[in-house]
Amino acid sequence: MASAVVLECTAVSGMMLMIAGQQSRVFATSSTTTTSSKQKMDLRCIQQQSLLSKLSLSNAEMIPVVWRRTDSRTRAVATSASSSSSSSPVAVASGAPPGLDAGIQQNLKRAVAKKAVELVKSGMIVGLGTGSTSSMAIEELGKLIAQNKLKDIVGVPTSYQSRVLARQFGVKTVDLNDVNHVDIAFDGADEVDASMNIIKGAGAAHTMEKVVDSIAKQCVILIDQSKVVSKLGLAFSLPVEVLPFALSPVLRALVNLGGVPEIRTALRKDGPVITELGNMVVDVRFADGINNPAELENKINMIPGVVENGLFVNVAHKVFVATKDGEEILIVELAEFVASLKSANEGATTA
Ligand SMILES: O=C(CO)[C@H](O)[C@H](O)COP(=O)(O)O
Repeated sequence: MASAVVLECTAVSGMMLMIAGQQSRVFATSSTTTTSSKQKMDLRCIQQQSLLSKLSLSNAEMIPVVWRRTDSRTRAVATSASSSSSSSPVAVASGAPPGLDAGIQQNLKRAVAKKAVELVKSGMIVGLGTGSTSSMAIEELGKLIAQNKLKDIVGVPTSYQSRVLARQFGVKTVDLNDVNHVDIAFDGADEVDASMNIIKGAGAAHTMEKVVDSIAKQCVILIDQSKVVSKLGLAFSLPVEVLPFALSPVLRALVNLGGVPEIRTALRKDGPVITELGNMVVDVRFADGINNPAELENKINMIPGVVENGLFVNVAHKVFVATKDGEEILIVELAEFVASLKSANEGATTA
């Protein structure tokens, strides 16, 4: 068998840019520990794209590609736990991850991916999200096809990664422009609040994901319990895809909206991440989190030069949460997860 191609990113570099007439640091330096850990993500660098471009799609199944991701959630979730209001039941969920080691998180992701593909029926057109959880769902879909449990499935990838994985696992793919609808889409998420508002884009694929997820008759978001937060944006910056040509004015406009923008830098290459659509990604921090996700989503998208931002409001029809109950892994819908936390919280308060 051909040896695996390991895709890994490691370093960030510094750069100054003019915002609002002042020289401001918008590229993180490698000494900024919060940024460097946040930016250890898979599929985030140009080198990855050039590596991948060497893979012929038709040969993809011959070359097992290891999509290595250092999970950016560990730091974010720990921060979320400490900054969340103790009166919120969901904040308790955010507090769980310190006990959620990487192995357990992988098991949760696998379990939710398996559950999700049970919703697929033969003949469906399936939106294929991006990220580690979506990758597992693509693999599980491939298994059902290989076992003849599903027939005539067509996948619509939301990134190069999901296209390559679909090929690798035997899921036929088409372009979005080749179909007139999508029956069901599976996707991961970086943060989800109790009202199914979502932040996506840690993989810089949120623009294509939003198109596919939004038109799907059923959009199913797959998360482990660490992704549920009381308020969006406290721990995770909001990704915004920006036309390189319009970078400076967009940065100024984001500052005017109260954000602290930071250009996402590539790892193992100096300079910015360039998306599959040829744009840059700006991660915007909001010190007090995001108060009104719907309003902010629209305001950011109204800035000329913004291609799309990672807020997904009214997109998901279902959110499946994988949670650990003792040794058992349970998959529950978001409302049930939040309700059980609420009652656990109330129980703890009255005891
Ligand atoms: O939005 C995304 C990519 O742009 C991913 O869906 C999101 O980052 C979740 O990824 P994972 O399932 O690996 O935690």
